[in-house]
Amino acid sequence: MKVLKFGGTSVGTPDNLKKVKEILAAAQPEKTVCVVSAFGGVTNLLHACSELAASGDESYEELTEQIEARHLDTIKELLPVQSQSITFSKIKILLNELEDLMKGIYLIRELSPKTLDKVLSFGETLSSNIIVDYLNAEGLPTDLGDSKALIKTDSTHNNAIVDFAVTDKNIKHYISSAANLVVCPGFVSSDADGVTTTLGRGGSDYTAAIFAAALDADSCEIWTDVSGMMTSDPRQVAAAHPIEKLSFQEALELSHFGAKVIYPPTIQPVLDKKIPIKIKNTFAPEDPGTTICDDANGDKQFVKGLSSVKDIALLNLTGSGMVGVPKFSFRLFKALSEAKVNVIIITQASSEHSICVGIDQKDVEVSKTAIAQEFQLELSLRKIDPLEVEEKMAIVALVGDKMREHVGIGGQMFSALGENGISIKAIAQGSSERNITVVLDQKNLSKALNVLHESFFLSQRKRMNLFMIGIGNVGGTFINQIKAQYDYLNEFENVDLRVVGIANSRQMHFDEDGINLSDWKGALERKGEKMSSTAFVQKMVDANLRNSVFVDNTANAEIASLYENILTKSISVVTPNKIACASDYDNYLNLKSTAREYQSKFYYETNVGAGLPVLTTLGDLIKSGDKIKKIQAVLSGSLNFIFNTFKPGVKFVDVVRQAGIEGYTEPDPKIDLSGVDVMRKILILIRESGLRFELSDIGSESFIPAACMDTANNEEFYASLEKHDADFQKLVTDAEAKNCRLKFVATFDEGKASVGLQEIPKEHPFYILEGKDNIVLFYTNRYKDQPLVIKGAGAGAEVTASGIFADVMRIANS
Ligand SMILES: NC(=O)c1ccc[n+]([C@@H]2O[C@H](COP(=O)([O-])OP(=O)(O)OC[C@H]3O[C@@H](n4cnc5c(N)ncnc54)[C@H](O)[C@@H]3O)[C@@H](O)[C@H]2O)c1
Ligand SMILES: N[C@@H](CCO)C(=O)O
Repeated sequence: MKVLKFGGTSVGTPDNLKKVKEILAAAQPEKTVCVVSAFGGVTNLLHACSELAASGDESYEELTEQIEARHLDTIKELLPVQSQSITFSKIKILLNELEDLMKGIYLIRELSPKTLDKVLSFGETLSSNIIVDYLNAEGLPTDLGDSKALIKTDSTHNNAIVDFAVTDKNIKHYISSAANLVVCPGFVSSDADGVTTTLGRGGSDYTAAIFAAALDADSCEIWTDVSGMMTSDPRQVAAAHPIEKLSFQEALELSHFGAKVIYPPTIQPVLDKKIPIKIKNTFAPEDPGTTICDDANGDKQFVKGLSSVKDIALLNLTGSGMVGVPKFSFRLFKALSEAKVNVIIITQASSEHSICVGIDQKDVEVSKTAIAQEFQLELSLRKIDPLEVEEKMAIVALVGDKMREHVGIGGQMFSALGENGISIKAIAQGSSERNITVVLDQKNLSKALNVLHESFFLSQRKRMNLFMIGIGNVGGTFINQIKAQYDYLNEFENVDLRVVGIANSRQMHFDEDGINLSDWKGALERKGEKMSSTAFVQKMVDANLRNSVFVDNTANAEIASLYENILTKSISVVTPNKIACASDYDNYLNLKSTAREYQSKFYYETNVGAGLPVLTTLGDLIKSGDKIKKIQAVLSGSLNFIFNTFKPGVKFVDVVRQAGIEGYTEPDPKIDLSGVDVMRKILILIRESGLRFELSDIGSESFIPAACMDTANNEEFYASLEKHDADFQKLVTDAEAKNCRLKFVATFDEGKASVGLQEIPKEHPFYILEGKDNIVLFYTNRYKDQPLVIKGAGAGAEVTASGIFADVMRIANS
């Protein structure tokens, strides 16, 4: 025996009714009770029509005609012509009765609760009559059960109280001799005198539950237009998916906080008898749906769902006069209850200095008045402070019976929210630990739900949102790498890496769904707005997307100056740009502590050695207690390339130009050739070793004539290099004469640092450093005799972009 209930949308159109028939046919030969709602929208029409009539507005007649047409058209469309006349006459009789009723309401200008019940009962009575005839015409022998006669209630109208003793007996008796398939109208009932009553909100679900409980059915199926209760509100969380199994308690918790698939009071009869409820989709009957049963804890998922409620206000009552005084909370709740304000959450710290309640925002004014009256005396004596009200809040709750068996769920919830800069205004957790509830700013609701959904549903991909300024050599290559790697990351790393903002020095472009990486240049060209770095940051902050990362691929000081503000917004920063980390020591330190304070990440592995793991290795040494004694390094990819390629007879400037074409030099090659780039890198290594050091503490001997440095742009610089070519030829011939090679070396030893061009002899490990490679030798307490060596390509767009990629993935995996 099973009971199926079809809601208004499921029986909303003739096409939908055909789907209902298929479902009922498939349920045969099992004995089946099918509870139906009024055709979708009809209950609202009946409401509107009776209100118009009661107010003396003749246009009620138009609505009656609409109701009539709706039902007659359905008969025409559903039933074969030869069976239509009997149904027509039955329905016509009912419609005439409804018309008379409306006329009566119009004439006496009155709509009592009793009359309203009578009016509304027509919706289900009409639909069930048509459906029964349709099923019989389709060859499914079906009886029409008279719910009104079977379900007995008291005489409260609009929300009657069921007399279960009589009702259960009536239902058992009737069903025992009825056909295998019985269709019953939902929502309707009658009192002991046979006067029509109705079951209130969620009435048809309630009817189904009453039938299922009376008949000890194997299951009670609620057929609707969604494939079950979802893990979160699908309008907020695109990745929300139906929950396969829930316990009754979990379903009640989720419904309480906004998952509107079932209305809790209606499931009480089946809950008492532990009859499983199945939520199924009429439009996708093959979907498994959700089963709500007594033991739903067989699966491993300990957080079953996230529910949310918007438009909450927090009332905060504080004051020294509250501490240790009994009755304070009693008086607060009494005042609210007398003002008919429903309290949704309550928190009170054990200091008793404050008590905070969450209510529906619409109740704020009446609550303020009630509280002001109740505590008039205490307020005047300043024993309590004026009520604080915070509006536009939202509630988010994690729900799951098994949460209590797992340590750290609250911690995971709070850190996931904290890492995304979402502040929590209030927290509540019942001792059942079935529900952890937080209140937060409504503007963060969607972000919070998505962050928590990603955190607790392991099968879900973590969405990362990248905002990138600088899409030249390195930035452009990084985008291409993301494009090439996108599917792999989705499949194997569970990371959905989207670029949602890009900018060069002229234009910027945003797309919150992710920019099409096959056409990012075209999109920037066609849709780009004028670039402004402050506007870029503002747009990024306003977008308020979870897991946002700002990537600076410029060599620009102004962009580097934005990091602090960005980090305070809990947005992580990844950059190959060395300017910030090589700026004042205090600024460098401040950025690192800001990141810690706001739980954002500040990663800049590519500042030294491009994609080589120089900084992470150094960090590991320091964190594990090692001390850096000495560093010797070749840290400029471009200078190493230049001196490896430059031979007597070749023009120095041509080699420098070539280094630029290969993408090794900085946008301004003087930064490389002057040694500044290397000074910045050794400075960053020293600072990461734990020392306070400034750029001015580093000695530097330039091999570039001062006149070359005194040029206004790259072309003037190249022209000047050409003019001084003889100086560079001499450098290389002198070195070759001594069987040496030229290397631009950075050294840190005994607390002193310097950079400069050196003639390196054959036996030195730097001598064979090829191409654009870098090498770093760390001499430490633990690596005393033989240094720890890191060596490899130290410049180039591909390796640099892959280092940036690795930093972004470290954030994704954190
Ligand atoms: N090329 C390498 O091998 C390498 C290695 C490690 C680190 N880096 C660093 O990577 C960064 C980028 O180098 P690149 O070779 O890609 O340079 P690039 O000149 O090719 O690209 C720089 C990009 O930054 C943009 N830009 C500059 N100023 C800007 C501003 N104010 N607002 C918006 N956009 C701005 C430019 O329009 C361009 O898109 C530099 O900081 C460099 O030090 C490069
Ligand atoms: N211009 C830099 C790029 C890597 O930081 C170099 O030549 O090493």
